[in-house]
Amino acid sequence: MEGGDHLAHERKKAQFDVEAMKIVWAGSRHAFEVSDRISKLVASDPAFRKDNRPMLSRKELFKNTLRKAAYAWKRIIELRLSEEEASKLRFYVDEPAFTDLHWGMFLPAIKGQGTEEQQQKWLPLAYKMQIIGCYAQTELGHGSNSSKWWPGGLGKISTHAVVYARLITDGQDHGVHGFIVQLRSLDDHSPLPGITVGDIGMKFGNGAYNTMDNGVLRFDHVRIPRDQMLMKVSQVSREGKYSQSNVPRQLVYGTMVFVRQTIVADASCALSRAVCIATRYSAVRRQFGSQNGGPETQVIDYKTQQSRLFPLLASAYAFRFVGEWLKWLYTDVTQRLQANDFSTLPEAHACTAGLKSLTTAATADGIEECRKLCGGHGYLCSSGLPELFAVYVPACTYEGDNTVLLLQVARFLVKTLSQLGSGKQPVGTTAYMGQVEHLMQCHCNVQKAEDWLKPAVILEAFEARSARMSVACAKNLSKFTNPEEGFAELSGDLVEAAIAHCQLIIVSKFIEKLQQDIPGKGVKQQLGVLCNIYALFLLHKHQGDFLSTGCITPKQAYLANEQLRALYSQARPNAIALVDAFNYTDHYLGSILGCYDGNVYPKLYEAAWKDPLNDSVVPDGYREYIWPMLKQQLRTARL
Ligand SMILES: CCCCCCC/C=C/C(=O)SCCNC(=O)CCNC(=O)[C@H](O)C(C)(C)COP(=O)(O)OP(=O)(O)OC[C@H]1O[C@@H](n2cnc3c(N)ncnc32)[C@H](O)[C@@H]1OP(=O)(O)O
Ligand SMILES: Cc1cc2nc3c(=O)[nH]c(=O)nc-3n(C[C@H](O)[C@H](O)[C@H](O)COP(=O)(O)OP(=O)(O)OC[C@H]3O[C@@H](n4cnc5c(N)ncnc54)[C@H](O)[C@@H]3O)c2cc1C
Repeated sequence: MEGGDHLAHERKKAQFDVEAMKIVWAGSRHAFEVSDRISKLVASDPAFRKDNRPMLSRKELFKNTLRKAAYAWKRIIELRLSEEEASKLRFYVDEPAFTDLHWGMFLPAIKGQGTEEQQQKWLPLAYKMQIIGCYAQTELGHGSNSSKWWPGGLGKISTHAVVYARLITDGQDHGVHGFIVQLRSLDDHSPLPGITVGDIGMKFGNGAYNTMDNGVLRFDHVRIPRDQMLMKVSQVSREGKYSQSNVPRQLVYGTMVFVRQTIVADASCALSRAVCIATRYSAVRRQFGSQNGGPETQVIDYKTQQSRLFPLLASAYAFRFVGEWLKWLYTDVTQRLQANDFSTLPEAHACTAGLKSLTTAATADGIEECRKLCGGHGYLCSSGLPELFAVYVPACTYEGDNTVLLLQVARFLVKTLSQLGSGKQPVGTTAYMGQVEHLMQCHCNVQKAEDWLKPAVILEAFEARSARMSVACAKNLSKFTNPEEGFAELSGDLVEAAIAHCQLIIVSKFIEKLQQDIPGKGVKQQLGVLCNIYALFLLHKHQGDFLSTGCITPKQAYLANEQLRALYSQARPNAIALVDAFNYTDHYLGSILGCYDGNVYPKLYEAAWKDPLNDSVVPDGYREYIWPMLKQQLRTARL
């Protein structure tokens, strides 16, 4: 069958209002309308074609990215797009570029750490793209004294950078501070005197993140004007005197809190994209199981396929909602900081660090699982999955290696527990620690599988597991005379406690979402199914934690798994509609396997013939290498 909607029969099975779910996924009707309009604008413009990326050499690829970035900027100006629309346009262009760092880190760093005066000077230039900036923190070696290495946009394009370096005045080291540094001439783009700058070389995967010019930077006697030190947190006077505002020093790292929050939102996008591809293809693909000459089984009907795919579908929704909440938390902490209330900064840091770590790790693994769920075809570039994985996987490393970030969360948890003794009541995401005595001895009240559908039961099990793991770490730490030595020795356990805490946050935010008014026929019910799948899948996967801490019994673990299987059956008829609700265009998905109409095989066949290798019947190199070999064999055979 050619043409038509090959997934129409699947779409008819949906038990909820897909259009209403699209609004829930987007966050609001307004967000949906902007996203829908801009994604279609990008998809319909041939200038934003991206299917040829894996075939291009690095230089062609990079030049193509510059062309797209300049064209995108031209369209933003011509169409007078708002900041929100412009950012959506860059998102749907779907190509890592220097602009990500300019808008995503350079500007936020100046906004967050610059004084009013500095903001007035630099922000208008940056907003109009009269200067292009990057964010230069990481070094080749360690310390803040070798070469900057990795900053995106630095290698070939940025004219300026926010550079993090040690501030030394009168021989005294005041630690790491941010400085705005001009790197290249605004006339001919050549590096300014004393500056060595270039690209650090090819990265993982063809195409993929190689559209980005991650760079190296060295300074040799470069003078940075005093007023280019970002001075909101601390200042140096004309006389060289160092002083600090009445704000915590940690604000120097504020840009990371902001960016980690956006990375969590991005995780739901990347995972939902992979899940959309794998779900649609799983409904199209048939293998074995034919009875009486009937059609073979759709692979999505295999229970093993469901138990691998549906937790990822549920995770995509879970990450969406926790990302929404994290955005709220960030806005809240920003408003408090403006009012000189710094009390929630440690929690915002722990939440952004921990959730960044958890969601990026699950998304990177999830994309690879989706590739495997698509069998052999998943390995083709035209499935969209290899490139998505290669682009996505560094998210586990950038903005803080995931393990290092979990250790930051663990420190926060241990500190929270240690403050309980002095009567300080934990709030926000650690409020449950206030009931630590109850959580240490409570018994899970599940007697039959359906009991696992009660939100209070799920929450208590996750809270008890998290509290018990943190308390066990704190008890073990107290046995060490040197706390840092103890922290290093127990770091493996501490990371696991941090994971348990972050999983609790995601589960509890999903449950909170369900307590809101959610319009649309059957929408809330479907989200309830996904929420339960997410929680019970985690419980099943980490049942070792739940059992060893005595939070649940082996029988209750068994019942959780029984309930999980029932939930998969409930999700099955809605699977295609649940991925349709992401509202992704075929352009954004960039996948033959995931195309909306499910017409996979003719498209795969057609795409194969477009490969440059098929330009000629006899390949280049045949005459040179293969023909002589064949001739040689012929001669040997005759002998
Ligand atoms: C839209 C954009 C697209 C994205 C594209 C990707 C671009 C990628 C960009 C990058 O990768 S930029 C480089 C990012 N680098 C990192 O994330 C490094 C990870 N390391 C850290 O975060 C470290 O914490 C640090 C910031 C380097 C500091 O290390 P140090 O050893 O000096 O101090 P710590 O002991 O870790 O912390 C001291 C104190 O400060 C608190 N804290 C740490 N970070 C933050 C923060 N971001 N916000 C608030 N508070 C923070 C920490 O909890 C400690 O508190 P106390 O225990 O003393 O109370
Ligand atoms: C694609 C990409 C883009 C990037 N963009 C930028 C950018 O724009 N600007 C910028 O400044 N940087 C950028 N970075 C750099 C990035 O922020 C760092 O790579 C990241 O913070 C990790 O630091 P590292 O590379 O030094 O790893 P390391 O810290 O050397 O980590 C190596 C290993 O050691 C472990 N480890 C390290 N410290 C500890 C510890 N204390 N305890 C236990 N284990 C530890 C880690 O878990 C990891 O397994 C980018 C990186 C990538 C890959």
